[in-house]
Amino acid sequence: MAKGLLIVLSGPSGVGKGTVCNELRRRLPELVYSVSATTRGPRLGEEHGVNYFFKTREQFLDMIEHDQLLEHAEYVGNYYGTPRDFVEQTIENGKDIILEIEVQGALKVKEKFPEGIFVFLLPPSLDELKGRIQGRGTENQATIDHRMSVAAYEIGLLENYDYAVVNDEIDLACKRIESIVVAEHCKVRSKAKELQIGK
Ligand SMILES: Nc1nc2c(ncn2[C@@H]2O[C@H](COP(=O)(O)OP(=O)(O)O)[C@@H](O)[C@H]2O)c(=O)[nH]1
Ligand SMILES: Nc1ncnc2c1ncn2[C@@H]1O[C@H](COP(=O)(O)OP(=O)(O)O)[C@@H](O)[C@H]1O
Repeated sequence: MAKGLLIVLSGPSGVGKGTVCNELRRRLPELVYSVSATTRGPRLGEEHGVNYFFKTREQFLDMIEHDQLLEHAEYVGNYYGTPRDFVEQTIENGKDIILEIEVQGALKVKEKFPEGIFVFLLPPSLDELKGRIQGRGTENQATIDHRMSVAAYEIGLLENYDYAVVNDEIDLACKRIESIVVAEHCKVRSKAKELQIGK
């Protein structure tokens, strides 16, 4: 059986990663989502095991020690990491999986899975980005400022990604990502494995 695609989606805070992923869940029901572990506290409406596995710092460090994370990174004072087994099993089972993770983690995944598809979600402008984080109303001003300063660094790493998708309108951004998934499945490399032809 051909392996599934590993898709990494990154982008600055407030660009719309969560919103786009929710919409993609509806449009691409076959696509599997990796649920990350984090030491960040839950926001209103976020559920353990659905949005994140919410962990204490000790529990998180224990996961690192037992090699349970494919990658992890510190972002604006909290740890975030991708549970390894779920990702590896999903790909082995021939299903596509999407990891919504920040840039340092994405670069580590690229070292381990160079065949992964790396997609960066861009805002139409930095002003619009700031407006979206503020509009979401989940962070205080100091955290917003911190996240905006990280955004410039993150966008500077764009050239490590395969695709840049502007999230001007949710519908268009989702269509672009859907097109990427379709195109990647049509690559000769993938097709040959799927059909068990060629080398
Ligand atoms: N490296 C890494 N980053 C993650 C992981 N899960 C989430 N992130 C990223 O951590 C950052 C902060 O996430 P979050 O606190 O939910 O804030 P939001 O992106 O503003 O909604 C975002 O860039 C996420 O993509 C993970 O497992 N590993
Ligand atoms: N294309 C878009 N146009 C306008 N607002 C958007 C768009 N995409 C997302 N948003 C809004 O921007 C805010 C941040 O989106 P969110 O998905 O939480 O971002 P992220 O997960 O990247 O931090 C939310 O209030 C969301 O409704």
